[in-house]
Amino acid sequence: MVDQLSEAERADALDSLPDWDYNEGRDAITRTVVFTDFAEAFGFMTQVALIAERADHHPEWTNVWNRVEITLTTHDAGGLSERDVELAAAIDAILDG
Ligand SMILES: C[C@H](O)[C@H](O)[C@H]1CNC2=NC(N)=NC(=O)C2=N1
Repeated sequence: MVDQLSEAERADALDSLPDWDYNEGRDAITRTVVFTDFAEAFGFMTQVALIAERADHHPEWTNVWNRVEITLTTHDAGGLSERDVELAAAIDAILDG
């Protein structure tokens, strides 16, 4: 069982994830990425999907053509957990790659 981050832990996590916005209502983090076209967007989603499946931790996301809107929160913890921070860092690594 994974625990929800404390306020202090959350603050540290958000400092390490400058490209992500905090959604207080959901206790979640969000990021929107715009790609050149759908193929690039879907290729990114495929990479994330494989990482998410291996981690058994999955994003909530929408894709419209070249735009992907991602929300990370941990349903089992009722809010943001270390798993979300780890997945966000993995997503950032793909985008910075
Ligand atoms: C049964 C399965 O391991 C759980 O439902 C996993 C799957 N992926 C998950 N993803 C997210 N974001 N939160 C969860 O609590 C979660 N739980």
